[in-house]
Amino acid sequence: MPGRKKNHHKNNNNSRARHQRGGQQSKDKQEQQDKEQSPSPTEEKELPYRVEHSDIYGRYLVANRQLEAGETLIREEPLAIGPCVSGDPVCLGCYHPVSLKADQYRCPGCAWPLCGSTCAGLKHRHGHTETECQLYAERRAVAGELLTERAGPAEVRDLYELVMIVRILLLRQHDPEQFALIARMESHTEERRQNAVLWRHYEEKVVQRLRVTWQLEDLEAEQVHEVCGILDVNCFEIGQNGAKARTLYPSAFLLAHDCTPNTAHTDDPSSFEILLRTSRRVREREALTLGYAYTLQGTLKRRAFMHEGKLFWCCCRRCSDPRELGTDCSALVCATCRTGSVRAVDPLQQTGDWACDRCAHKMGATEVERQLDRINNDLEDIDVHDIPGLENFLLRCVCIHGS
Ligand SMILES: C[S@@+](CC[C@H](N)C(=O)[O-])C[C@H]1O[C@@H](n2cnc3c(N)ncnc32)[C@H](O)[C@@H]1O
Repeated sequence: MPGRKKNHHKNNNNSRARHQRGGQQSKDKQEQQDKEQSPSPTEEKELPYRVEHSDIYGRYLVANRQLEAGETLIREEPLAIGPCVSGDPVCLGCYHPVSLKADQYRCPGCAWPLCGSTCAGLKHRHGHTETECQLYAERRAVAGELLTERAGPAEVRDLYELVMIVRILLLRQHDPEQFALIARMESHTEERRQNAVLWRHYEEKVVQRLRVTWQLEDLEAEQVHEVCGILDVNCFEIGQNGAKARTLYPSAFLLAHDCTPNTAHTDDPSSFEILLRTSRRVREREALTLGYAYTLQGTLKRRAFMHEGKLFWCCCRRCSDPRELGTDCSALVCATCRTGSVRAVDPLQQTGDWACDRCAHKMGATEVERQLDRINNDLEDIDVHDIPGLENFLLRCVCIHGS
């Protein structure tokens, strides 16, 4: 989901407190918008779900009736779409990779790289629009012209990060109704403001760049931060056949997270429509949930990912169970006795101890995290097509994770 694929529970005091602090302003905004945007009672009866509200999740969807596995819940086009935040350049029309070499086709108007003059996304609302092109054309020197072979991954990333933010801010001017649907989404701005590193990143790389370098002085800093928060909290990462994009959808954003979700989604590569279906039978009144994080990651990493990007500590049944509902996804082979398994004593204590079930060996969460990062870095260094390399990696992992 929302997030890289870049989001309920035994009570966790931190999470509950944060949602309540998350502020009266945020709650008022939600209540007001709930009234304006909610389907009428007749419409709601026809839908397989309805919107509810809780102090922990905010707004979320629940099943209106028992739903069978594979039932379609939502099919909708994006309200906004743009490139993912990455150092790899993509076509602004179709989000397929492009190069920054001199012979790469570029938009004659604004000099941003495109896949070609016949790209289906040219002048299309889900691609490179005329309005966007005009804005970039006026700022060729600070954007498109910097995207050359000399640009490092960080520079490329910083420029591509701006694209979707600018697209949403353009909607405010050119399609206020569409913008209003986005503006009702949760941004967690007040909590994000408390995170100095994150706030500085957006202040320097987005707000200042747009206002000073791009001379869009009329943009209010507060509104830009709000849009950045909305994107981080609500966007989906979609794409097929090499294309990768991030998207905001009008209803799908409402699903709450669970680490054993009861829905799954696919996306249409040409319309960027999302198709969200139940992945198992869902009881009437049960919350409809989506996995915001990688379900194959262990609890420590999944929870850290959601806290960082989505601003909540997941306390679902899987996160609360040291054995992750029987998957034992997080267990490590004990480095001391070599026969026992090391697991978090209380997985909802992010910095708590990990202990072996056979001997007295203990590890701190920081050490576990370092080990997991090393494994992840090793994996990322292997080419996805290098089958012997991947098999060797699996054999090395058996010594750490067990079979
Ligand atoms: C994509 S939004 C979902 C819609 C949101 N609840 C709203 O009212 O706009 C993600 C946010 O919902 C809340 N949320 C979703 N799943 C949650 C969970 N399992 N536990 C706590 N909060 C959750 C968090 O505030 C998170 O940042």
